[in-house]
Amino acid sequence: MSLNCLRFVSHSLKKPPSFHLSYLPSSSSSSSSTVIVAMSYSKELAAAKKAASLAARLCQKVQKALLQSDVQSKNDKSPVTVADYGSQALVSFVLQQEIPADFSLVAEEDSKDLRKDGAQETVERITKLVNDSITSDGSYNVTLSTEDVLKAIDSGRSEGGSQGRHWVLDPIDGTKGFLRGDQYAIALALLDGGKVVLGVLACPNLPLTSISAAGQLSPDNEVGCLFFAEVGGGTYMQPLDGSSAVKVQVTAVENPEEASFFESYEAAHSMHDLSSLIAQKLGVKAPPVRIDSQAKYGALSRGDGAIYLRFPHKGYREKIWDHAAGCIVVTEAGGVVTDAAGKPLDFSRGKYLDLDTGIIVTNQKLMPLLFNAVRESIKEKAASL
Ligand SMILES: Nc1ncnc2c1ncn2[C@@H]1O[C@H](COP(=O)(O)OS(=O)(=O)O)[C@@H](OP(=O)(O)O)[C@H]1O
Ligand SMILES: [Mg+2]
Ligand SMILES: [Mg+2]
Ligand SMILES: [Mg+2]
Repeated sequence: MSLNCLRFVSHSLKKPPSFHLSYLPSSSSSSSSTVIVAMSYSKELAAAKKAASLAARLCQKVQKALLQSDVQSKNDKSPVTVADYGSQALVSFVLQQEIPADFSLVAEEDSKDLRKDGAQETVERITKLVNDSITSDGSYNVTLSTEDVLKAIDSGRSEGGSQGRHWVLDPIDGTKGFLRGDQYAIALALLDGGKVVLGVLACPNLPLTSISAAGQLSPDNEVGCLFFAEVGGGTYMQPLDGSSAVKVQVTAVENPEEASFFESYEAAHSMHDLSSLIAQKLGVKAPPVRIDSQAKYGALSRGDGAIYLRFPHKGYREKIWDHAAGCIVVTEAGGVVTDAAGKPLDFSRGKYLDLDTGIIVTNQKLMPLLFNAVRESIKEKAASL
């Protein structure tokens, strides 16, 4: 194997950049030759952090108003919808401003319902939220029209895939948590050639210190975390208010008796009975920690818990925006993310993840034990049906 070329992409970062080495087939006539491309995604990462942080502020504002209002019932989805759409429009706008070339976004929401009769007032509310966010940031001297906002939302209609670069966005992950005033996340990742190369998770309600039972609460119970990871560069966490970042690592726990596990808050999203069977087989003593959204991946990346188990009910198809950012945040912190057959998640097949039964996440040491417990438990559960 010969090394034909080494290309470094320019960057601007205070922190030393990380480079991801990828082997590409050479275009030279020799079929055995290979090109090594050293990629840095620091410009894209900076744009993603900016977009997710601004969207987090927009969501915080809407959640605060929602919780203060005693008129809106908890089942009223409209404020959530406004925040989902606003977050998606804002992230799309910021990314297109910062990285205009070959823009492609795979995102959860679209403007179909907003273009129906009677939605004009909602669209105006979203537009005001987005413009207020742009104004308060101060870096872009523009005001978006309602049509600009609808177009920004619809720019998330890309199908993704294994070729080229695609942003992947969940503008609010954990909608139900958002409604309850609990955890939610703005989850943004970048795919390059079908692989996740960077991820950002803004978790506005996640405490800055550990949420594990043994963890110390920060003095003022401060909340608001921004996790970010670039392939080959590790995972970092910083407060959403912008103060400095620290490198994070998954837990080093090797004994399952000392491990704790995360799962969905909503039982409709994951089979809690299967998780408890797995935990029992492993010898896990602590009760499950149930929190909403990809905040689970963030918390796991800094060692708050050791395991994340997710087993959707039969027929549910996982979407890439529910896992792309979380996956790289955990793997760059030293963790392992696979499906229930032990295969890495494949983000290259469009909007959906094509996986076996569920998703399991833990550190390298615990994975073999966890994997065996998962296989046995799935078999046992099937036999009992
Ligand atoms: N039936 C079913 N099974 C599995 N997963 C589902 C299901 N329905 C929805 N979803 C997706 O779950 C996302 C929320 O993530 P979590 O399950 O981790 O959080 S929660 O505890 O439910 O709040 C949630 O993301 P958001 O829609 O962005 O909130 C959904 O994409
Ligand atoms: Mg989601
Ligand atoms: Mg969502
Ligand atoms: Mg949703």
